[in-house]
Amino acid sequence: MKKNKEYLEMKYLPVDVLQSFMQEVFIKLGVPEEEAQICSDVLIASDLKGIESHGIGRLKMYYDRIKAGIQNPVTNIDVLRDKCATAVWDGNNGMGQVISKKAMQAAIDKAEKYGLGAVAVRNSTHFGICGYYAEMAIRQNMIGLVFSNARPSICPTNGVSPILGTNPICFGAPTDLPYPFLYDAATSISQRGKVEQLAREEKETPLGWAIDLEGKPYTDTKGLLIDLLKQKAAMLPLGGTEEITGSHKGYGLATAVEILCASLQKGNYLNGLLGEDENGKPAPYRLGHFFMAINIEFFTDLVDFKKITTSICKDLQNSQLFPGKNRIYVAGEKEYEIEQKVRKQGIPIIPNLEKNIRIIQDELGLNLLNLD
Ligand SMILES: NC(=O)c1ccc[n+]([C@@H]2O[C@H](COP(=O)([O-])OP(=O)(O)OC[C@H]3O[C@@H](n4cnc5c(N)ncnc54)[C@H](O)[C@@H]3O)[C@@H](O)[C@H]2O)c1
Ligand SMILES: O=C(O)C[C@H](O)C(=O)O
Repeated sequence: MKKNKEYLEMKYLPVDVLQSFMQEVFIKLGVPEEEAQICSDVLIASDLKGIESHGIGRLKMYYDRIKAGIQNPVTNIDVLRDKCATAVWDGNNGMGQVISKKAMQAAIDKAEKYGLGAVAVRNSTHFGICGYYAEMAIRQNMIGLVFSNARPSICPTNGVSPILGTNPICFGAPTDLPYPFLYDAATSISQRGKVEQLAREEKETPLGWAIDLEGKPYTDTKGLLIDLLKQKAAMLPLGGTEEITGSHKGYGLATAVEILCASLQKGNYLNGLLGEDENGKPAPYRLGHFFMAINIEFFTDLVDFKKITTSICKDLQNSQLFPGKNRIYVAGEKEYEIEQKVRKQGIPIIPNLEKNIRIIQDELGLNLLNLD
């Protein structure tokens, strides 16, 4: 394989080494061993898919939140309601990944019995990528749906205040292809993790992702991260600022996610997810999630479902190309291909990420990663 300059200069760490490191970090922070494994598993799944915004790049965020006492390393779940196909859980500000893995498993178990299963969660913390949980359902030959609200970031159509989270939507379904159909994305044009990744790469934020409170485009990445925290800048909903480009559709989808993740579970919402108390001091984010599993075999034969879904994907992939483009993808396809590469090549560690890893290693007195 021809190696370009960037490839030669880039440090790569093996997947298993990085996963063990993250697990050790969580254990040192007080997360019980089995649960630390779940947390590191979710993070590494993101890096494997090439989603650099939500993998090892986010370890420092969890580290800081646990150290600040706004996220509990030990997860205690209260079941508030449980009726046939549905349940409502309180995550008591434990580890979002642990709460979410258990909640999705409960939704799958319910779907096994009733055809559909849904679990609404309140008082949770950031759970990483939605796709991890949807894939749990896919592995059981079910459709998986995952939604989460998030700290305020995006403005409504015709507004400038960052009041909605980047509220992701994930829909995953099994196919006969080597990968599932897995749509997993924010309801904003981009998301905060990607802005953080741009900051680590010392790059500008692309035009169209964010605005300031005067509605002007915001492209200075470091300034944007600070102003997002101060609520002086906003990420834009899918469709941007104007109705003509469909801004109201991204805004509507983000609001629907907010309703699924707050109204059903009497949870916090919008500016109630700022991660601050009334005196502006750091406080738990109290996020909400909604997990759903659909048992395909309650509707049709699995073989037929997969055949039709595969045919939908293939027809899309084989449809006529836009001039100058060379390939049409379906959701989930790129991540599958990236994962094959990352497993061989390792996970890229850019200098600003390395700095964060060194801080964590040094502060925890760990000597697991050799970064020299
Ligand atoms: N926990 C949270 O609060 C939170 C909030 C926002 C985002 N996220 C996570 O961040 C991750 C990335 O989100 P994002 O908004 O940056 O996603 P993105 O813009 O990178 O889009 C990713 C999705 O688009 C599909 N895709 C990419 N190119 C495609 C193409 N050409 N044709 C068809 N499909 C294509 C991918 O397969 C994937 O499903 C997701 O995993 C999401 O769950 C989490
Ligand atoms: O950062 C958040 O609070 C939500 C999400 O992970 C994002 O990157 O936008």
